[in-house]
Amino acid sequence: MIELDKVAYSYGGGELLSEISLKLSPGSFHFLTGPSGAGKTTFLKLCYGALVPTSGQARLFGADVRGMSRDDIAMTRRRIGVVHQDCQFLDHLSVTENVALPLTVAGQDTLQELSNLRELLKWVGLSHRAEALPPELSGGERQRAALARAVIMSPDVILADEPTGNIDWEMSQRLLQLLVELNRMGKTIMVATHDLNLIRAAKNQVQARVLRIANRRLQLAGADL
Ligand SMILES: Nc1ncnc2c1ncn2[C@@H]1O[C@H](COP(=O)(O)OP(=O)(O)OP(=O)(O)O)[C@@H](O)[C@H]1O
Repeated sequence: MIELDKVAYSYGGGELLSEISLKLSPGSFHFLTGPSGAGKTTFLKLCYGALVPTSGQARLFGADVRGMSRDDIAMTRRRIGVVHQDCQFLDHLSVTENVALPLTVAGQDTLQELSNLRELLKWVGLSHRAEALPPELSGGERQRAALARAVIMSPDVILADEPTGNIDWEMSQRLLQLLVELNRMGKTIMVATHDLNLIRAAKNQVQARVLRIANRRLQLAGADL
């Protein structure tokens, strides 16, 4: 699905990430942790083709990112749903319109898809906020809308960047539950988070591997979490 082989990345200064190798197998659940600035967001961007490795190889569904055209990347991105750290909504569009945006862009906003959209908003508990504008949402509502938008195209993989940042524990648990449900449906999940309590809470619900970025490298975190 997503395969990184000895990947390094630099924004122009020294290397931020080095010797990163990882194979995300279908249906797996990973957490990604590490100090602020360690490169978690950068790592996720390498996983969805928003960045090309400085060296090494990133393969998305078998294709080397380096050889992919913009169109290839766009097609591949339909199979990878991303929950961005800052949600990235268009503030003048309603929740429904924001969540439907990937469908609209792909020209798939058919009646069937729009009825699926209503089901999706219900699933994330946002039916009553369907017509709200993003600035009117609470932190937890924003994150759930961002998750809905990430899954609207039925991706195989969901990459979530700090999906529980700035929300209370109860709502973090709700979000975790949604991610676990998606994993039970067969989706491959990776969640970047600082929140070790969230990782501990997940242990009772899902078999997850915990990865940590430290000193530019990707490591498997120990059982001490
Ligand atoms: N576009 C960019 N150009 C230059 N430097 C960047 C760029 N994006 C990120 N960086 C730098 O790369 C480093 C890693 O950033 P990144 O956002 O990947 O870390 P992170 O682990 O996700 O951090 P956080 O936990 O605080 O979100 C930081 O020092 C950041 O300033």
